[in-house]
This record gives sequence, structure tokens and C-alpha cells, in this order.
Amino acid sequence: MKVTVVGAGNVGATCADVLAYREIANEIILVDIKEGLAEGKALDIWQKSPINLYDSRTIGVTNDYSKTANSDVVVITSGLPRKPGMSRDDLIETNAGIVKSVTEQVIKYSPEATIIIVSNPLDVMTYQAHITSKMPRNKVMGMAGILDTARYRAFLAEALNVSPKDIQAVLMGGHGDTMVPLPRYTTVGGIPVTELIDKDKLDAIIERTKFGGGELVKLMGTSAWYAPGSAAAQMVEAIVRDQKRVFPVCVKLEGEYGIDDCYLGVPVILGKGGIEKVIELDLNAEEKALVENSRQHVKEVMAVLDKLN
Ligand SMILES: NC(=O)c1ccc[n+]([C@@H]2O[C@H](COP(=O)([O-])OP(=O)(O)OC[C@H]3O[C@@H](n4cnc5c(N)ncnc54)[C@H](O)[C@@H]3O)[C@@H](O)[C@H]2O)c1
Ligand SMILES: O=C(O)C[C@H](O)C(=O)O
Repeated sequence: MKVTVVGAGNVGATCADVLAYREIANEIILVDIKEGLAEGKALDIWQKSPINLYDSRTIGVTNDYSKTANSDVVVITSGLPRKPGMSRDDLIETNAGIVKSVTEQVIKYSPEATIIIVSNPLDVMTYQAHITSKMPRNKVMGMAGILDTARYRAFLAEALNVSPKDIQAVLMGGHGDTMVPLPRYTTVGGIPVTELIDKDKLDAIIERTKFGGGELVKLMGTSAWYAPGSAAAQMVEAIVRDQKRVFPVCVKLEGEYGIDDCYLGVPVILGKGGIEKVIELDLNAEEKALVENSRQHVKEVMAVLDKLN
């Protein structure tokens, strides 16, 4: 399996590292526009192989997409991260141009690849890649839901003093302040979370999750990379190993949840065919209203993108 990661910055390099040490792909091509950066990080990842015991090769290139030819999966992380005081939406103008030009190059050399977008604003950058690539919706998707759900699960594990492995959860909506964690679909070792935690504490965890990205930006002056890079690698793994994993993933909705023509995070089955199925939950009125609020926000940012194209 051959996987390309575009953007050798914090998220892209972390994703390439996880793909290599977990041997998710045997050939990983890391691409960046900055001379030498991808080559250096790829060499460093390769030099770790005798220590961490893996065979996967990571090769870095500066903007040479011919080396990415016939990739099975391409992860696009290229673009600016936000700084304190910014929203993800503030990145739209610069990152739309980057995602558009990168997608054109990717598709030219790997017309059959499945594309995973990471660049922000996530839902709208997925839209950008979809319209640029003209690929079917099952092959162009965005990574955010695994990350947001992981934050929610980690906060719950800490509050309940249980293993994060035992917390299962679903989160829907856009990757922003309007995201929708779903307590009704959250369990701890099979037990509904609402039986184990007070409502006030759960509400506080939901609020912290919604602003989880911003919390890290405030601490570090730039955005997160370990969990995001690992989350993107987990999506790659589900596809290349045809695992049929159930994850929240950003996809173009075409009537599901009564929503048309909007890119939102929803639970899907991820396998060799990319998004093999969108799972429709039977949401209650309160949950539907929260998802609708998120849809409206993403639609507004999609309209900004339409003007840029
Ligand atoms: N979806 C998510 O959940 C999620 C999580 C974390 C970060 N992000 C987003 O991912 C993006 C990358 O974040 P980061 O922390 O890795 O940033 P970074 O600045 O560390 O890395 C970005 C890299 O992209 C490269 N780049 C810029 N233009 C390029 C082009 N045209 N072609 C190839 N490479 C190009 C830069 O040289 C840089 O190395 C940001 O937009 C950030 O907001 C999204
Ligand atoms: O918060 C950001 O800007 C980056 C990313 O979307 C995140 O949630 O970590």
C-alpha cells in the first residue's frame, strides 16, 4: 500500500510517523512546499525504524508530485494552523488556495486515490477538495470526528477514572464550536454514561470538548498535532486494511438526516471503498436542533468558499 501525506508540518509528519511505525503502509511519501522539510522529516522517520522495528519506508519530496503516483490514500494537511485569537474559519482564504492546488496535483498522479482532508476549516476544505477533484463523495472525506470524539473520551476517562479504551462515543456536526457530542450514544464499558456521571459534570465536559482545539492553541500558540496526526492515520488504516470501522467522518450529505449538499461529520463505515455507508441515527428533537445549528454554520462558510472559487 502506498500513502501520500501532503504537508510535512506538525500534523503531517506525525501522521507519516504513525503510518510508518505501525506499518499501515509500506511506502509513505511525504510532500511539502518548503525545500528540504519533507526530505528531512522522512529521513528522521526512516532512521527510527531500527529502534522501533518497522520496515515501512518514508520518502520526502519538495513539491514533486510525480513521486506520489498511484497512491492508494492521500492525506492533505498542508495549510496554515491558527494562532491564539483566531477561529478555524479565519484560515479559509489561504487554505482554500493551498487545498485546491494540492488536490489538483494529487488527482493528476493518483486519480484512484481516496483523499482525507485535515486542513482547516475542515468541513469547508473537504468541500474544496471534493469540487476540485470531482471524485465521488465516498472517496473524499475530512478528519475531525475521530479527534473531537477522542478529546471527549479522554476527558470522560479522566473524570470517571476509567480507561479511555472503554469509552465509546459518537459526535456529529461541523468541526467547530457548533460540534455535537451525543451523550445518549456514549457508553462506558457498555453502561450509558448518564448513569455514571452528574449532568453538570457531563455538560462541562461537552463544553470543553467543543473548544478542545482552542484550549491547545492557547497553550501552545499553534494547534495540536499528536492526536490529529494519529486520528488521520487511523482513518488510513481503516481504508487500506478494509476494516469496516465505524467512525465519525466529514462527508457530503445527500439527503441523510434530511440534509442535502452540506459537509458534516456523521458516523460512517470506513473500509476499502472509502465511506461505504453513512449511518443514520434516530436523533431526538434536541439533538436534531443542535445538528441543524451546526449545518447552518457550515453552510455559511461554504458560501464564503463559493465566492473564492
Ligand atoms: N482536522 C483537524 O482536526 C485538524 C487538526 C489539527 C490541525 N488541523 C489543520 O491542519 C493544518 C496543518 O496544521 P499543522 O499544525 O501541521 O501546520 P504546520 O504549519 O506545522 O504544517 C503545515 C505545512 O503545510 C506546508 N504547506 C503549505 N502550503 C503547502 C503547499 N501548497 N503544498 C505543500 N505543503 C504546503 C507548510 O510548509 C507546512 O510545513 C492546519 O490547517 C490546521 O488548522 C486540522
Ligand atoms: O484547533 C485547531 O485549530 C486545530 C484543530 O482543528 C483541532 O481541533 O485541534
